[in-house]
Amino acid sequence: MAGVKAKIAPSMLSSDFANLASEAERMLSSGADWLHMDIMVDLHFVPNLTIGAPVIESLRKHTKGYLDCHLMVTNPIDYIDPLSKAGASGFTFHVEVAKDNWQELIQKIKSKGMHPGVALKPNTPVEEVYPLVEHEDPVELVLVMTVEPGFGGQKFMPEMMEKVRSLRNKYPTLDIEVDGGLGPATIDVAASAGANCIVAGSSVFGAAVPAQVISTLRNSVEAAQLPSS
Ligand SMILES: O=C(CO)[C@H](O)[C@H](O)COP(=O)(O)O
Ligand SMILES: [Fe+2]
Repeated sequence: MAGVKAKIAPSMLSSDFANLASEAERMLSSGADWLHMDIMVDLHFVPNLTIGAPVIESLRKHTKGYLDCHLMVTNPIDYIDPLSKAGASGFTFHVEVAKDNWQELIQKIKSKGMHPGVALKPNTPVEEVYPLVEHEDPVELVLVMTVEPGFGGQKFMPEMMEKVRSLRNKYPTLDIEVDGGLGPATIDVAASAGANCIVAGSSVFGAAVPAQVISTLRNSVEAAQLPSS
């Protein structure tokens, strides 16, 4: 497998929202590459409310970290301007709500200086994202949901690894992110399938020493990329 950089992204969904700035700093100083921000704001795509552009804007004043935004909303186009102004780094929308306008979404996200990604829910076939990766103006990341979107702390779905393997076989240098139920007990199957961007909420924030979990996740991704002899 080609060497694609490991990026460990603690999901701030599991952080203490009342202390978001210090929680972000705690994760970065524990070795996190990215901060995964779950944007659930319309009570339509998922039945939960988390954070939106005003909170991203506040957090941006306290951190230079890469804010990897996962948009769990029905109309992602409405959030491109507000999130870019707020200081988002990555903007990952769901393919299920972008069937008619993904080209426009990618183009607008890039024009605002953000990195476009596409996410897919567990019941969505992986083939649906191929056109977005192969287009002349492509997404830079594919996020494979390994739980139903909406809440942290759910059980990892190993059957999603077939999607990760298919993506890695087709796209050796693509950033492939897995999200939901990742931790020391599940990382090896995800890493050996080819995932290199690892979102982990409850396993990192629930640990006595988050740096140890982050390091375990990174080591697994890097070990999976070593040539087998
Ligand atoms: O997108 C998400 C939920 O929709 C979260 O990023 C995800 O669930 C992370 O939490 P955990 O690691 O606890 O499963
Ligand atoms: Fe997420």
